Amino acid sequence: MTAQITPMMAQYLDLKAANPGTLLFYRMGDFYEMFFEDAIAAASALDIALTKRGKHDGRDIEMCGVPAHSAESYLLTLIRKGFRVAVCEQMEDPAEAKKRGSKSVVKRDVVRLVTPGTLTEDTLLEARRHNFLAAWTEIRGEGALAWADISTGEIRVAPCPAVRLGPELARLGPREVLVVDGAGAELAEIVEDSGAALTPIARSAFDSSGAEARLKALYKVGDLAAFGTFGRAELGALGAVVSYLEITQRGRLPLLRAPLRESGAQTMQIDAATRRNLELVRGPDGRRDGSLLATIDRTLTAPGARLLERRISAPSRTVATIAARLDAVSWLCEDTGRAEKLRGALGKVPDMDRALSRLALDRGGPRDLAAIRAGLTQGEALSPRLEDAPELLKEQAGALRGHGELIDLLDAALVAEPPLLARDGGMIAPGYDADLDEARTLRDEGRGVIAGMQAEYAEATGIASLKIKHNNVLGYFIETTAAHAERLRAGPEANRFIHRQTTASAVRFTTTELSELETRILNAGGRALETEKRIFETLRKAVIDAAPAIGTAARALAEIDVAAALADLARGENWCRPRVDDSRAFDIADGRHPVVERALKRSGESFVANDCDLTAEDGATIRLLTGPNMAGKSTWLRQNALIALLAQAGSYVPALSAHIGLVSSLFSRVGAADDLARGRSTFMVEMVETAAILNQADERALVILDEIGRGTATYDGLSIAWATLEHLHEVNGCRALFATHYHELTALASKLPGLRNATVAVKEWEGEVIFLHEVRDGAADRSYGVQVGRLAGLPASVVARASEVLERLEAGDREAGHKPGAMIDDLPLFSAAPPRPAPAPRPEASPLLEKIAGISPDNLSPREALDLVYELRALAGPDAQPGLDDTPT
Ligand SMILES: Nc1ncnc2c1ncn2[C@@H]1O[C@H](COP(=O)(O)OP(=O)(O)OP(=O)(O)O)[C@@H](O)[C@H]1O
Repeated sequence: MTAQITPMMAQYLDLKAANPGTLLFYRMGDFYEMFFEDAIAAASALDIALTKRGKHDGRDIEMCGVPAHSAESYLLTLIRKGFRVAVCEQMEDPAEAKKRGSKSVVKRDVVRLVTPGTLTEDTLLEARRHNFLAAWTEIRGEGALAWADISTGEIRVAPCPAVRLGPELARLGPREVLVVDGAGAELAEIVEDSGAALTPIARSAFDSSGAEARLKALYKVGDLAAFGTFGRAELGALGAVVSYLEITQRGRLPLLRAPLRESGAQTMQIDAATRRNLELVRGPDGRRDGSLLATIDRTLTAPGARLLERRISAPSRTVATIAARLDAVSWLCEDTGRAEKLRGALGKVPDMDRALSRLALDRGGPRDLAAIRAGLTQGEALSPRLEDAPELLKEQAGALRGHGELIDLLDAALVAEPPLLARDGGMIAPGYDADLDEARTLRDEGRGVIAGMQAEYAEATGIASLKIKHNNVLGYFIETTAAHAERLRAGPEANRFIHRQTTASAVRFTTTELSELETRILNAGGRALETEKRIFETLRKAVIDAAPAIGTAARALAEIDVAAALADLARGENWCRPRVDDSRAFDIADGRHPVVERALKRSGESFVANDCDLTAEDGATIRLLTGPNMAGKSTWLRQNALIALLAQAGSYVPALSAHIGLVSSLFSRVGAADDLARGRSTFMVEMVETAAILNQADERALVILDEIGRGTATYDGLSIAWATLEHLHEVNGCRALFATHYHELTALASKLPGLRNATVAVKEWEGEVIFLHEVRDGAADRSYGVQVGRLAGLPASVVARASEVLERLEAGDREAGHKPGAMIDDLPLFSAAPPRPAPAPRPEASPLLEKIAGISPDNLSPREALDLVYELRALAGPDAQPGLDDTPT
């Protein structure tokens, strides 16, 4: 027999059906409960107990719950694990429901969908990072990407053809991306590769005419022209963001600023692989630590940190903008006192953007108002310090003035340290509202009067232990022990005391006086709280009305914070102001890699600074870098890319001097062996990425290629590296740095006028290699792979043998017409190796022998010989410990 569905379960199922694809947090009293599959999934994701509650359709109903007061931390875990949560609240007091009959269910409704891209709570957000929700669409072959951070109100849109989607997502790092329901797997893969959650939504949400109407209604304008001209796809993408916010926030829209249209032409183009490779905002393990951003970030405010991340992610391509930013940093560098004072004030500036957004969504509390007050106050205070600052800072100072009225209002109305929630009152300052003061006095005096009344009753009755107490059932009552109770019942005061209750240890009474006083106190308390809430609401409205000006002030403070932080960094680390212009210069003297330098400093070592000159009037300039393993080739390549990027982001750079002609796009690739395998062949990835560079880099691009071609057989790799280099030189005509172990390539320098060889110097001393980390003109003659192998602890026998093989190979290379077979004959197996203590395997069964028999020495370059050494080492087995082989016999 089918069990009957309870009215509550029917309500639950309705709500569940109306919010597909979400986990339903169903409010029951002090808990959010989950049922059925939701309960099973949530219990396992949150590691909480799964229980049962009755039956439905003959099966147990699984259930789990989380306390409402600590729901945020559970929400965070669920969102991080990829869930979307529908938060369902009780929409009336349970007492109301009871009035409709004992069986009636409390009204409930979903008030909000919590998704990765729509978070606003401080506990759910990373303070120093944006939390973007993005939407991408293509209408009639025209693609566009829109993105918004509802925690700060920012919303932007940019044209974005499908091929640019990956790079754009890599730049912005959104948490959630909206696409048309049913969009192909390819799109899903691009989004998932970026680490964002993919949310397909109905095609109608992207409809451009619907979007236009939605945006006009949102901004209350008759025409969107005031914000710029948007293409159909751009409107569609913006509309989808707004429509999704309407759905998730249940009609309560966040405070969105006017949409800004970005065009790729204003910023340096950097694709996803380059960002990863240069570790711009994420370190090697995907976290912020170890990244360029983490190394240089000295901002003092969360909005400043977010702005710095945006700058590093999208350096400018406009000389004037860069110069203005650098002027600001220079001005702050010139006078330490001035910068320190500014930073002193900035340290007290809270996150006004996020406070404002919470207030607008009605999720804000008194502390958010206090944050606005503190931010605006600090802003007003520091603005006079910027009077003779360069233009950019002066502009910001302007945005910080004129908030006096709102500051005064908040100052007068709010206590110094308001509580978190408006619910319990206590946030409005005494003296601000006469009504509130009166109600408070009555409420507080009432308590005093109760104390007086207790004293009076104690004296009148002669019962010193008599108490006036309070509980939720009886309200105020007079309590005495059973022994004394008779005196109240029968004594001279008997008419005054009315018996209410007898408990095991006490007897409780009331008096007419006491109940009247109680009513007065209760009313006054309630009235005070109501008044406080009303005032809070007025203050909230006043803040919302001033939102555009507050937003501008918040941005101004972020801008000042970034400039002051970069100045602090420049002074502290001894960086220089770069010269950035429209030329094709690229001349860096004594450049350093900021992240490697910091790491070396920690272990007490110093970084060797190196020059890099890629200046050319026209055509390509390429430096081909050869040098030993571990010499510092990759470091040098990357430091030059980072210096260009920092300069165009408006920062000083780690160098003695730097002159950089604008870089329009930056590409950086590493040969496959260093890259993470992501389901595809690493060599394939390397080739796809190299193809992208060769197809895209123009004469303003800066290209960094590190050991391209090494992921395949030597001659294939060498040929690809060779052809790539020629293409960069002849077709792309860009500035490029190219590191390789294929020494054969250095010969190209005599053929290609724009190509120059460089090498990282090492010293050899008693057979050991010493790394000098100095980049010099010229080509390396060898890779010192064998020596590096020795440093790494290869068994002495393998090192000796590898040296021998290498020597023969090099000699073989020099002898034209050399036959591989002859060389194997010349090289008796391991003749140089000391006898091994363990019995040697029988020659015919030895994998080592087989391996060596398969070698074609003529086809081996020094690099491949090194690889071979590694293979031989692996074949030698794990027991070939250096200690054993080192034992002289
Ligand atoms: N300019 C420098 N000054 C001091 N130390 C340096 C410098 N450059 C590199 N190093 C040190 O040398 C190490 C190796 O550098 P890097 O990875 O750049 O070498 P590489 O030549 O690219 O090596 P491989 O060819 O094996 O990939 C770095 O981790 C760093 O500790």
